[in-house]
Amino acid sequence: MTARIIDGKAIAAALRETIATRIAAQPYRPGLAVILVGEDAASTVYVRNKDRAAKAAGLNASTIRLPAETSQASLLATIQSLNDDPDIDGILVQLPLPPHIATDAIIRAIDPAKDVDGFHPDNVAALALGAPSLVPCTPSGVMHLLHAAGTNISGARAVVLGRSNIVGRPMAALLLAADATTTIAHSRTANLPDECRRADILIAAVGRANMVTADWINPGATIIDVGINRTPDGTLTGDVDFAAALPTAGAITPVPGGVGPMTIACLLDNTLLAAGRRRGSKAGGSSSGAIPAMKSIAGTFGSSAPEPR
Ligand SMILES: Nc1nc(=O)c2c([nH]1)NC[C@@H]1CN(c3ccc(C(=O)N[C@@H](CCC(=O)O)C(=O)O)cc3)C=[N+]21
Repeated sequence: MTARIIDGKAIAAALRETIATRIAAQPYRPGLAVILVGEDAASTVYVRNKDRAAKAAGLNASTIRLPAETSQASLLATIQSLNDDPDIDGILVQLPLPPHIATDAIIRAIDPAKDVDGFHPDNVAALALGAPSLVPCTPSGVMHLLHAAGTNISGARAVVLGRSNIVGRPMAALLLAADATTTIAHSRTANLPDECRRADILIAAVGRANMVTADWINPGATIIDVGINRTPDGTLTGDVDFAAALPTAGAITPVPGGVGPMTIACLLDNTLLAAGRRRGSKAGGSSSGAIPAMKSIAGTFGSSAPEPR
């Protein structure tokens, strides 16, 4: 048997189309502001891709580029002005920030209603309580991929490899909400390969190139590879040894072309959701957005965008 390849690029493109259609049906243009502090090479590429995708979908997107020496106070002032700007529905501060800035304080300063990354403690708490509001984009994208791949989540054993605040923890919360029997495995987990081999759904989010090898994989499992590692020769590779996993897995995402494009599509979706709520679109609130991510199992898992009115 050989694994089905889950085409994140195509699935993300379809989601962006749906989002663009919903945006076109709104009486306003949702506004997204992305803040980039400094010139980290990878961040610069990601921010450019986000900006391009946001504009193509019809969002009113802008990127605010600040010098690496920007003070924390000045960044906080920029966030405050975006919080106060009625045309801005979504604010994303690209991470990582330079070391002199306390990331925590920055995330807390973002209006939770505009926190399209879903990193603010209010949004983290909502997800932990099983009543998600704005959900982090990468885990949300993974839920979309599982749905698109036709993977059964309810009652399945899911193992999340990695416990970061931006992927592992929210990922586990979403899987749990979707009724998976969910384990978070990490660097201190005893017998990591054994733990992973029990997984019907394995989400790799550790940031170590090719760490997951063929013998870690439960035959037929769905493998979602969140890792993006640049090898010394400049190529991108995931946390999973893709070629080795292919004969054993049931379905698997490639890197690139798997989770990455979904992260961006979900950012657009969150912005549309935030705009619908802020601007009082009837269908903006609870029925749309990442919330279907949690209901995906039961029914449709479409764009979280508000319905046209
Ligand atoms: N506040 C914040 N929110 C984020 O969501 C955030 C962030 N900071 N900092 C960095 C990470 C990383 N991230 C990616 C988005 C898209 C791709 C993506 O589209 N990747 C393409 C390939 C891109 C390439 O060729 O380099 C792919 O996997 O096919 C990757 C990574 C968002 N992040």
